[in-house]
Amino acid sequence: MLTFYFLCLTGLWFVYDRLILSPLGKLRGPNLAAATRLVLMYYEFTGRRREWIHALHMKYGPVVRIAPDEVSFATWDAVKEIYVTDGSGYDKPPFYRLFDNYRTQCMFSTLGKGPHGERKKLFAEKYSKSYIMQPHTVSGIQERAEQFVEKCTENLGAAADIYFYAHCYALDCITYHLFDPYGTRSLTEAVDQLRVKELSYDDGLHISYLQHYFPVVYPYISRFFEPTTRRRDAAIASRVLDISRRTDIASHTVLHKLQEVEDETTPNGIASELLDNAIAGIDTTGDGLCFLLYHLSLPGTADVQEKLHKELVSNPTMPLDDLPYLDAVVKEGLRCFAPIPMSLPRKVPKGGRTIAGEFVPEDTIVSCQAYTLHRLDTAVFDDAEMFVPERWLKSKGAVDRNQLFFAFSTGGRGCIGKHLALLEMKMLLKEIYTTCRTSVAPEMKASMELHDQIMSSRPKGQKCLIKFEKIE
Ligand code: HEM
Repeated sequence: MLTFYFLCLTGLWFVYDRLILSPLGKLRGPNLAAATRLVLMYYEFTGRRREWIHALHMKYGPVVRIAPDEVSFATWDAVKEIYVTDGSGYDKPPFYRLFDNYRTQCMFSTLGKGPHGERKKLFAEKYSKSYIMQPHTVSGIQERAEQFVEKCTENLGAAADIYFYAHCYALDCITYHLFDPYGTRSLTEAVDQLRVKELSYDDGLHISYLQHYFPVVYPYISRFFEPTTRRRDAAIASRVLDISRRTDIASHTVLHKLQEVEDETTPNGIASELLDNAIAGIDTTGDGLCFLLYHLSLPGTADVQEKLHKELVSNPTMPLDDLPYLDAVVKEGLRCFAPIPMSLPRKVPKGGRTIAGEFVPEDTIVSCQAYTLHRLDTAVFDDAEMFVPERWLKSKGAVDRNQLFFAFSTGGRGCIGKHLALLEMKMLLKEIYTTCRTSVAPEMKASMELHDQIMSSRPKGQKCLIKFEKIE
């Protein structure tokens, strides 16, 4: 009986401490979530973290406590403080070690600012806008965009599964940039299509959270999971490792650059970086394109296709970045269907910080999520649920819109592949809508709802049937 009372008292003290004594006690949010992380874990394991956090922001406003030691923010002030302070914002928490490859850190999984900066400077130039816009990259991407259109129009009148082909395109583009001539050719060669099937249809949500929350038991339980639910990098890990050791690599590639600075990385460091970049570049661009092409193919968006077509045929030689409507369509696609719509967690530095006017103690996990930043403030994004490319063409409010646009994150740890991804997306839209019209196939029944993984989101049905028609 004494033990029972002791346990009750300890429990009550625990709750009192977290709800009342904690410096986070004054923040808004559900009391149960402030008392125990189990609430957040429930939403994580059921794939509803993003949705739940967004609902909390709608209810409580731009600052919400989502766990005893975790707070979500949704203002530009918070974005600036968390992700831009001192260049690259706060350090990443251990969550990111999930993204190590071959038990070796890559730039993405490096937690601290210093080591991250050292790593980034080894190869960042290969992703700069000026480098990406050089003819070898542009022509390589263009060739693959043409192959995509050929594939989707080879049986005119029949539907093409653009979920699959968009992932083939993204894989072929990123591996071309990483290690040409050993990149995949999945748009033209059946054997490489198997790679896409292995990579883009798995479901790694539960296994990733198990690994994160229960690292000690994880090695024992992971073997009981179906191969399709394990982390999919195993599928290409050995191929990337082999390629990373080759010496006959094209000079325009990231691998070539990494080999030049080989002494500054660990033995598996190069392969870990390549694998990370490959994985980072497939689903993000593939899912983003799939959502966007689907949306453009709905009957209600025919006017957008028409305007896009007109802009493209009137300016056939214009650089892609000088086409304002194309830019607006891609940006609106990334706003409505951000491929990484979920929280990007960071750890508050020593001494604590004031974020969006609230003091947050050191080691608290803080984050913003694109899904909410792209919707919450309706003074910035009116009709936030509507797909309206024209909003990006207005000068009024442009600064606020651009500040809250978080699809690629921001600051020194923002997406390194942003310029490549934008080139891929714009080039594909140009190739399609210069000569074709698209519509959702009548037999398309698969769900296009957002289906969250650990950070990214993809179409739930993993199938998207679209009909292509040539414009006479
Ligand atoms: C539409 C496509 C893409 C989107 C929406 C996207 C989005 C993002 C976001 C939101 C982050 C920040 C993640 C975080 O802080 O946790 C990020 C980081 C990163 N992305 Fe992308 N990405 C895209 C395409 C690519 C491509 C094609 C690559 C190819 C290399 C790539 C490589 C990376 C890398 C390496 C990082 C880590 C950067 C660092 O830690 O400094 N991404 N991306």
